[in-house]
Amino acid sequence: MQDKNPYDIFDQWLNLAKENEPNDYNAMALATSTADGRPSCRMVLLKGHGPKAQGIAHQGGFIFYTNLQSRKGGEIAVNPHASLLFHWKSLRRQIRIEGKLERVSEATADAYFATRSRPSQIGACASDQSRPLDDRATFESRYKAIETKYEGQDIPRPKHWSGHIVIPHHIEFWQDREFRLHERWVFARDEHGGWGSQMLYP
Ligand SMILES: Cc1cc2nc3c(=O)[nH]c(=O)nc-3n(C[C@H](O)[C@H](O)[C@H](O)COP(=O)(O)O)c2cc1C
Ligand code: PXP
Repeated sequence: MQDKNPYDIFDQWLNLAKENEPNDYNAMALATSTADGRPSCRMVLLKGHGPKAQGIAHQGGFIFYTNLQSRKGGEIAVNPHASLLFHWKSLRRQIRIEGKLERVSEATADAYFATRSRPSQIGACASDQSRPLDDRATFESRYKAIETKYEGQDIPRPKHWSGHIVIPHHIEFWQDREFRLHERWVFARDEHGGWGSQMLYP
C-alpha cells in the first residue's frame, strides 16, 4: 500500500464502491470554513479526479460542482481550503482528503454543465442556493420562467454555477478491522511534489 500512488489506491477503492454502493457511490462530505475558522459540512458529488484532473501538471485533484453564491461558495471565497470525506458503509472504508481549492476552468465547467439533464440545468439557474425561500411555489415559478425562456435552445451555464478542484496535500485511507484494530495509511505531499507515506495507529 505505502509504495503506491494515492490516486491509484483511490481509483481502486472508488471502483469497489461503484460496484457495492446502492446509491451515489461518489458522494463525499465537503467541509469548508469561514475566514475565522468556523466549519460547515455538507454532501456533494465527485465529478472528476486524478493526477491530471483539470490539467494541472503533477497536481490534479478532486472536482465537485456547486452554486458559487451558496453558503459553501461564500466560505470558499474567503478561505480556499477544504476537507473531503468518503465513507462507504458497505465496504467499511473511509478516505479523508485535505487541500487547497481552485476553480476549474470556464471550459471545464461548461463541458460538465452540458452533460447534466435539462431539468438539473434549469434548477441550477433557478435556485438561489442557501438563500431563504418564502414558498416552494416561488421556486417553481422561477423554474418555469427559465424553462420558457430557453425553449428550443441550449441552456447556458449560469455564471454563479461552477466547479472547484481540491488539490490535496493529505490523503488518508482507512480500512475497518476487527475489534477496532483498523489500518490507516496517510499520504502527504513532500517538498519535491511527490508523496511521502506512513501508517498511523488506529
Ligand atoms: C448525496 C448528496 C449529493 C449532493 N451533491 C451536491 C453537489 O454535488 N453540489 C451541490 O451544490 N449540492 C449537492 N448536494 C446538496 C448539498 O448537500 C447542500 O444541501 C447544498 O449544496 C447547499 O449547501 P450550502 O448551503 O452549505 O452551500 C448534495 C446532497 C446530497 C445528500
Ligand atoms: N447540485 C445539487 C443541488 C445537487 O443536489 C447535486 C447532486 O445531488 C449536484 C449538484 C451534483 O450532481 P449532478 O451534477 O449529477 O446533478
